[in-house]
Amino acid sequence: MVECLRHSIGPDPFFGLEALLTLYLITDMHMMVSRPEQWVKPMAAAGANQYTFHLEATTNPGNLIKEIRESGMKVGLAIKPGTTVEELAPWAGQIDMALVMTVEPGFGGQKFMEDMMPKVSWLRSQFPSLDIEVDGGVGPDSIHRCAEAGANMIVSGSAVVSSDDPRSVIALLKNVVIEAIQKRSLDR
Ligand SMILES: O=C(CO)[C@@H](O)[C@H](O)COP(=O)(O)O
Repeated sequence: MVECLRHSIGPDPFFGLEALLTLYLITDMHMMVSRPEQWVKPMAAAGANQYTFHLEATTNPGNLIKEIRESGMKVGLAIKPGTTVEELAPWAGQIDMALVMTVEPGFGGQKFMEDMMPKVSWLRSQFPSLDIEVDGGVGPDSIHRCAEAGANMIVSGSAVVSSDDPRSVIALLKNVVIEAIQKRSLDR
């Protein structure tokens, strides 16, 4: 996953992005930007596989979903902590991945917002096969809550890079999520 965050509106390209994307086979662009419409074609041309935009950043989510699909990418839809899951729900049947932010977009190292977990549980109960991602403050202390709530995709920054043993942190996060997925499928 590649994160793009811009604080100002302007025409500057994400310099060097194409070269970066060629290093990865699967790339999900998490576009924490205003006017996400303007980057759909450049990201598709650069080789992105999935384009994740913020519901708060567009006035026409339906049209943007269509544009992303027509550009040959999968669609991710993200919501900030202040946005309700009911606002995302009307689009959930048209997207590949819902991203529930568990910090305010901006920077790594923030505290995990556990009170976002009901959004994840609700989405999982309503959309059993939807990819659901959580992003922000996720690490060994919070991964169980995410996995139990129903997240099957995890973004973890500080917990991994600040560890003396990043490999084992990644393995732990992965195992907890896989076990929760297996448990859910047995319970069905
Ligand atoms: O994009 C964001 C916040 O803007 C998040 O992806 C965080 O950067 C993840 O880092 P940690 O919260 O895990 O440190």
